[in-house]
Amino acid sequence: MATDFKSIPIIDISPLVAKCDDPKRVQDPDVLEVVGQLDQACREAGFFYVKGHGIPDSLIKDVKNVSHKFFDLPYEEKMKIKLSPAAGYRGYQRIGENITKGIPDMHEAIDCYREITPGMYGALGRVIEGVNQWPHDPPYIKVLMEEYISFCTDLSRKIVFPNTNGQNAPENDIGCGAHTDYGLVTLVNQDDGITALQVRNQSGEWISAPPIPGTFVCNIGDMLKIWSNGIYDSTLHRVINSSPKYRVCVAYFYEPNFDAAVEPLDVCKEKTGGIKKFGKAVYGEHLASKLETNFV
Ligand SMILES: O=C(O)CCC(=O)C(=O)O
Ligand SMILES: [Fe+2]
Repeated sequence: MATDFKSIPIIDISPLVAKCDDPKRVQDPDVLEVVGQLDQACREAGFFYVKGHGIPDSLIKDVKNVSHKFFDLPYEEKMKIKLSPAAGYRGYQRIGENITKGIPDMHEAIDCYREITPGMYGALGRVIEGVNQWPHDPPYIKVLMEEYISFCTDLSRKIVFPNTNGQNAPENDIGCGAHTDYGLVTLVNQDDGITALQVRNQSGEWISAPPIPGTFVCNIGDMLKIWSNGIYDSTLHRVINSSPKYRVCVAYFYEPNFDAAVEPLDVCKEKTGGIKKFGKAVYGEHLASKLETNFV
């Protein structure tokens, strides 16, 4: 459960990044210190900034620049890669197409997922089968984004892995309505100079998460809440951009496999009175139910 946090901690995760795959990491005091800080941040806020993450700064900037270039294109151009159920909900999501609690979100996006071939997950996976739709202009966007996704996947694994022991008012008119994220952890790469992301604390106050150069904002999602048996909560957040400037955020969502059955880990159940607070959730079902109800 989120506490009455007033700010979001910044955690230097460089020891973890360096030693995550070292079997002796569990005895390393620097790694243990980082894991302790991550644990505290997840318990108190469900949100934290990470620095020392090792993703090249140039790549972090390039993905935002290329996104600005795409969203600057005329509407007809962007609609050439229009998101649809037939395209596995991949592609360009126009302004107002995504609905949060009945209100259209005033944002646009390119949505992409791990590519899923027909039949890969049987009937469960049908909703998301397909390949990602990347624009032809700017031409290098696909390669750049795929490189970025690969870095983010590796970083997210490093953040999540040590904590799990390796087991597997219409406020929306200037942003995105209050929601929790669906998966395990989100890495938010937002434009510098505009504060728009807000996180709700236990008393209902909205705490800003301004961009801090060289960092990602990280937040935990619904599946980590289940895995941890509620020790960690997926904190409600929203986006309100009241600046006159167009804002880009490249959000990466680290999620369980589509067919993963997620349920509270025994170690977390023991720490919370021995009772499972959540039943089993098949991640693909959770995602599919969101996709099928999110869009107009
Ligand atoms: O724009 C942001 O800063 C965060 C967006 C977000 O919360 C999301 O895409 O889930
Ligand atoms: Fe979010």
